[in-house]
Amino acid sequence: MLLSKKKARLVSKARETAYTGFVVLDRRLPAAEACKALLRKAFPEHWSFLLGEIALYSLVVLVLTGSYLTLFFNPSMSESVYHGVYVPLQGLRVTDAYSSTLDISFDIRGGLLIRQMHHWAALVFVAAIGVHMLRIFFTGAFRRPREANWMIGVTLFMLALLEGFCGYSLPDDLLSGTGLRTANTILMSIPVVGTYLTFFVWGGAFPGHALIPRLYIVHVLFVPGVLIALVAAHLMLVVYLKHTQWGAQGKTNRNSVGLPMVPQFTAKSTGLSLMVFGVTSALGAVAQINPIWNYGPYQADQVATDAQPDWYVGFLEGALRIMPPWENNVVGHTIMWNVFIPAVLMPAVLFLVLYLYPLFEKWVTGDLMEHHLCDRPRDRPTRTALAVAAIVFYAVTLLAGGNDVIAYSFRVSVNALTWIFRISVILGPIVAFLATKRICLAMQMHDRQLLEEGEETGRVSQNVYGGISESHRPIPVEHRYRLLVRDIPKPLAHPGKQAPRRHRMRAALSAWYYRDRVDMPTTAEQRLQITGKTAAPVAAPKE
Ligand code: HEM
Ligand code: HEM
Repeated sequence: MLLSKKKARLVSKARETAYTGFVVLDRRLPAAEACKALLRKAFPEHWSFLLGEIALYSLVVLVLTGSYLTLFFNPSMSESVYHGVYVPLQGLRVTDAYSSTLDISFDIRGGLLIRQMHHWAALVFVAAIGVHMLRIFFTGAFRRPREANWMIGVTLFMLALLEGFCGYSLPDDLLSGTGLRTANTILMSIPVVGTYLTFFVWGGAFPGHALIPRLYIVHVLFVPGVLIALVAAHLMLVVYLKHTQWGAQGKTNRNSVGLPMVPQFTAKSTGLSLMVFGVTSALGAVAQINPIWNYGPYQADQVATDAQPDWYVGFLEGALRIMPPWENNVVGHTIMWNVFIPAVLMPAVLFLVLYLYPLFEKWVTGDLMEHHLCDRPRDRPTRTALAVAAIVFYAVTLLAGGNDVIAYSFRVSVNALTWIFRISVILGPIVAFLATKRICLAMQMHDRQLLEEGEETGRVSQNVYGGISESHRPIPVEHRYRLLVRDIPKPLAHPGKQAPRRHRMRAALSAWYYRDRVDMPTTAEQRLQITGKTAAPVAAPKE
């Protein structure tokens, strides 16, 4: 279609203005550079890469709903008589924090929905982070060059737990107050400085009037600020270092293959964000969570039965419940090992191990290469088994945190349950480790069988003598490629008995990690097959 002269002049003027706008913007902000990097980026298609995005979108829901709550929540500890609409609590002396949360729930338009969305989004957020972290661990995406991003991730994980705990403590109800009482005891259990620390944090003796206003600042300002800044750094590193990818034809350690930003990735990711918004809104609308009016306001001399923290703090509660009652008296000071070990030492060691794991594995392997291809968990049996053992440890402590509820529901004695959990917390991870390692090796064996014999066709034939045999066909080329693309390091050679102990220990650990393996057949014919040039059945491997 031909444009009239006037229209053509207008279009060219608009283009000129847009161009000038871009130039002006680009002189002031690195907008073009950032857009270029994003537009050029290849985004992976596999579902496991969506977990980080679920965490990201639930954080957006948290910030939006949390901002709405700040308009009405009052973190003050001043007390007054409750005259609100919830009749059973009328006439009771409650703090402003508690009564404003009741008002949000019963009086403010949309308040209960937003409050429940906020709480559900918090649960989804921490769950998404946890599963995202497991994906990174199982596939070895923390290896060089992504170690720093892993460490930023561990910090994000810690901040998310802290943020959740602070938020949960704000409404000053009986449940959150019980949680704060536990936190007070945990801090107090730290030898020498514990008592001073609790006085500093609580601004005096427990429960005091200072903590909730302080937690409020931490919850709405300090932690979200650091969290958002670190998430930005985390994502910038993902763009800069590029995503890892699953080994497949055309995907190697040297390239990055995936969907372009526009339109595929944008469409997919927008869909996912709407789903996260939809699910948290639906949960907030129909699934009751944290009904603080049922618990009542916090009173230091009361405690609710079946008091449970949010799921992500449950493991600490469980560890506390199953710890034997050990304490010592050292020069007139009581050291509460029963609190210090499970609630201070254990989490500190756990997070230290998480921070340092990438460096530890690099040291054990002696591997300084960059890794951009995801490991299949079965190809790293020891690493996978360690993660499964950790998951079982976590699950047992989480269950132990609900020992009273389990005992009541199944009519078993709490003492018997405590012993069952004490034994399971030690035996469970060991059994899980051994079983997972065996399962991984069996899966490797199965892969090898697939390469050697092909897959079963399901056709069984009988020969003239009555013998029955089944037939196989070679597996597709892409599948064969996937099975053969793996780089499992060989264990380091033993440095000899005279070598320093550090070197001997490193070799022993390396053997523990990489000794058990099933090697895949690597004949020339195999290599030909993965290039797709022949469809002949796979030759038997040379032993
Ligand atoms: C607020 C929490 C977090 C958010 C919003 C977040 C978001 C993301 C996103 C969107 C990606 C790219 C897509 C993907 O690989 O899933 C990613 C990648 C990554 N994340 Fe996270 N993450 C968070 C926490 C963590 C944690 C707790 C860890 C580990 C301890 C971690 C480690 C990593 C690593 C190493 C990558 C690069 C993975 C690769 O290239 O394959 N992140 N993160
Ligand atoms: C990573 C992010 C966050 C997590 C995990 C989180 C978690 C929570 C939780 C579990 C509660 C208790 C809700 C309840 O009473 O049932 C809460 C309350 C609250 N949060 Fe957050 N939150 C986050 C971010 C934010 C942000 C960014 C803001 C504000 C800008 C905010 C403002 C509030 C307020 C005002 C309350 C008290 C009101 C109430 O309990 O109803 N939160 N938060």
